[in-house]
Amino acid sequence: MIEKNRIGEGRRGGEAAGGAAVEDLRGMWVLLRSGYPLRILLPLRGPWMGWRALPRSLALGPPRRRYRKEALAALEVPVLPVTATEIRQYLRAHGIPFQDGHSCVRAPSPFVGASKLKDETGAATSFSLFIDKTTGRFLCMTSLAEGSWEDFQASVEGQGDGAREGVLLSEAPEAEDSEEVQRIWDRAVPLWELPEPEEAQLARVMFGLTKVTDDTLRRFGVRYLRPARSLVFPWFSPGGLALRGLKLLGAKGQGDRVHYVETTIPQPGAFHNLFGLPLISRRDVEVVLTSRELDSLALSQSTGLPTLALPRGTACLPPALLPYLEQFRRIVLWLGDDLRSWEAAKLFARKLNPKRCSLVRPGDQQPSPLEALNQGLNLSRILRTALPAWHKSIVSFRQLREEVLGELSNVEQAAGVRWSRFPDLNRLLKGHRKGELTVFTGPTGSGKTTFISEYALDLCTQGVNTLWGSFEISNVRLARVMLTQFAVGRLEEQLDKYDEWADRFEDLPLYFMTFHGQQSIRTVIDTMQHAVYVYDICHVVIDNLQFMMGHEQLSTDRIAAQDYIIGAFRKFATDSSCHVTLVIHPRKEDDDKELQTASIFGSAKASQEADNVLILQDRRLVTGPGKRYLQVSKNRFDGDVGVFPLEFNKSSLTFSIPPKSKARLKKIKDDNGLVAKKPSSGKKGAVPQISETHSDQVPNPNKPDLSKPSR
Ligand SMILES: Nc1ncnc2c1ncn2[C@@H]1O[C@H](COP(=O)(O)OP(=O)(O)OP(=O)(O)O)[C@@H](O)[C@H]1O
Repeated sequence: MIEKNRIGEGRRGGEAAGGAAVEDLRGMWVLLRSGYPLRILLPLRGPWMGWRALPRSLALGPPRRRYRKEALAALEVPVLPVTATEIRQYLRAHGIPFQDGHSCVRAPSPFVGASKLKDETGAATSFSLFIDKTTGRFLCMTSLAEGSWEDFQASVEGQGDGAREGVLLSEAPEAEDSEEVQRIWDRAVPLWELPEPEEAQLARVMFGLTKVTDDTLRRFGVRYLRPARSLVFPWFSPGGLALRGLKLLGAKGQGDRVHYVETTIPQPGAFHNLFGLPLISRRDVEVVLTSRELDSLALSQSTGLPTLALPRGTACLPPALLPYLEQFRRIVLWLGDDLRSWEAAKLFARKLNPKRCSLVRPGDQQPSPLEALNQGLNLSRILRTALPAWHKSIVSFRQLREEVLGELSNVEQAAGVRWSRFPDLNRLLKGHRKGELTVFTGPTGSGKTTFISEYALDLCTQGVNTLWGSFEISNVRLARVMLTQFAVGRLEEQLDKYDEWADRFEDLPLYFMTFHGQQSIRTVIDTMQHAVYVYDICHVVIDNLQFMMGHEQLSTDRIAAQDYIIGAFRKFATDSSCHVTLVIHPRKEDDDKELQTASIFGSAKASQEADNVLILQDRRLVTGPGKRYLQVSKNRFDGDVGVFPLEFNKSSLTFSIPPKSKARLKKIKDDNGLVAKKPSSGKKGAVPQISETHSDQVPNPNKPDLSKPSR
């Protein structure tokens, strides 16, 4: 298990690109409208909402933190991401030569001085500008200038000083980070230089490095920091000259398991980096991507192939790294030994262009590279079994059989991420899976938003990258509800704890669309697609569908409009391998009637297309204030449906069952809308086809585990 610590903040600053409709928590409070194509946002510490944008001239002082943030063209009119065709057309129209690459378009960089352009290696230097085909974001590999598509256009058209802006913002990490990086690097020593041989041996055992040679460690520049008992992995700038960042990997023994803790300096968003870059030659056309530095060491040693480790493992592949991978005609992804790694590999292959990617499937005989080395397996042979990521629309069972076996032998993981606050949901739905569509409904004002906020937060704290589309309530209000649920208590009464919770909250992989009110489904889906590409989003929450209805041309026929929208979300979920949770209002029902699947507004399309249907019930069954029931009335994964009580806690705004209450889960055999009138007893009023199981598992209002050290 790897826990990630992050030194510093501002992790995602600067990652946003053309999809101006997505923001992370920092961007939520601040929108700087200056004439500059790139902006610096400074958070000013203070009470909630106390973040302000500073004029650029003032922003260059010595702030505690500095963020880069994309220009938001307008808060509610998002800029649509540029397409590859538009990029090509633009370059042609301006007489700029270009080469079409795998995920980027390469062109001569306007950010390199003419003298540099003429020098040495011709095309490699002169075509040093990489423009991401999906976002339009550019990176000049020679000057390290970077920016958005609009910045590039501005510099081509001679408006503003796009080049300098870019250079300024892509400069090396802040001074304090650089000093820290250098200080740690200087104190760290190669393992073989440790004074006590026992200490070196212990470190090798803890990190599983007994079979990794000193020569391998030397080539990759791995050191050991004695006071922190951590390995230190360096990140060098392209060209391998300057030390730009470090990852520290600590190991603690826990029984017979080892618990790893990662710390990165600077924070991962400030400098996108690949471990192993200096060892890559310009002529290399094949590379193996791993999710851990240790795996890259093992691979390089036993196969001699070029290998790179992703900075944030299977969590994401930031598009900013794509230019560094453009030179490879073949990329093998060997990310780990579990289903999550497999899912991540498939997702990353889409970004890299699946036609050049092959994936190593996790399995008994195919563990992670380091484990394979330690088990004496032949890593080259495993690499030869890698499956092409690309296949046509028609597949035979032969191509699927390994995938089916993978699911059968990893039943737990195939069931998805389990909720930590809602054990009864796990018992019914088994987990939260990618590529599914969940439809959620409940009476007006029953607490749908409040519940779905906690349900999504729970998953997000477990590393499910989440995008919220809250069209009804503002992002600030939603974030306030979420933060209260995260802290499991009212922060109004403990403002001194605010910063501590907000810091931890900021570290969640959580993003918000900036839409409010009616939106067109096309714009929303474009934004979702963009977020999947840029932030590797795995869960999108849409609250609620009615906000896309008014916008459609089809609005004369509301039912047809809704069906169309549901179809679009269904397709997105499947195509993007992303879970979509869609809140839909119910049709008007009699007040004393239970809601059923058929109560969802519109035709039967919503429940037909959905993999899961959840209903927040607050009629009849109400036995006390705040009490609600959650009914799972459709579950395509394994058919288990049922109902369980939710106890609302007004101060923490949580629905997770309080520790003392005995949760009762009722499984229902079929979906005819019948639920028990008195779930507490199984005595009078219970419906015969309900079988009752008692849960003695006490839910855990989880303390989020994405801990972060204070600086
Ligand atoms: N079980 C509950 N008991 C009492 N109050 C609740 C309960 N659940 C939520 N609330 C409160 O009710 C208010 C409305 O909740 P929420 O916005 O989540 O409802 P909703 O179903 O999403 O509403 P709408 O139908 O307008 O979309 C909030 O102030 C919330 O804190």
